[in-house]
Amino acid sequence: TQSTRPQRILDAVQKNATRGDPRSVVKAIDHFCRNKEWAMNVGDEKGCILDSVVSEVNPATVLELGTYCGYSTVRIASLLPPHAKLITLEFNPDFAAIARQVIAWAGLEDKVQLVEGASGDWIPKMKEQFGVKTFDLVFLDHWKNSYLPDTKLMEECSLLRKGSVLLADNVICPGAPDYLEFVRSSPRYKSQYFKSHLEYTKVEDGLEKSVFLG
Ligand SMILES: Oc1cc(-c2ccc(F)cc2)cc2cncnc12
Ligand SMILES: [Mg+2]
Repeated sequence: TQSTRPQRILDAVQKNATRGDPRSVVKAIDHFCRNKEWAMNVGDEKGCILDSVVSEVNPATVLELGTYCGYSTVRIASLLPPHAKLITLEFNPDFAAIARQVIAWAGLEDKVQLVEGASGDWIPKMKEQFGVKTFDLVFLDHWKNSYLPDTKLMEECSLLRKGSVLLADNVICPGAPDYLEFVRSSPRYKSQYFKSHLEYTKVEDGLEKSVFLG
């Protein structure tokens, strides 16, 4: 039977990465996607920027919107302090099934809660379902036209506190123009653009870091 690209990514992890070693999982996916098949992981160049923001924020609670195969989930979770929690939302059940196995291979299942479904449905349930008060860091990496409505929804659900950091992937390519305009012009956010490249390519892309001012 024909395998899917996420399945081939999982195979590459299970063949080339060491169980329980998150950095080897990240390296195996990057090697596969740079040399065999491009895939929409945040990648190593933007991944280093992600790592530096995670380390700076040192979050106790993280929300990731868009899991895909779990590449950024593993990058983030491997940098979290002992009792910190990462909740990652994935709409596509096939992606979620692969991501669970990638996260498990990295040995990070205790730090990660992968939830299947639509962000718009789950964001209002975060408090009651997962006992989350607010998120210290949110990584937006799902459908680009969901960035803005989901950000407004997180505000409405009081999931952001003074100092919460939003980090958005792909603000140039594929682009999230309405989101960029909003966070850059709103007095309630302090925004900063980190210029980089679309994963595994020379095409411009970047991450937008926006601190919620309360
Ligand atoms: O990082 C990403 C990149 C691309 C993408 C696809 C095709 C293309 F030509 C350029 C960029 C799509 C994404 C969807 N969700 C999350 N992240 C993504
Ligand atoms: Mg992305």
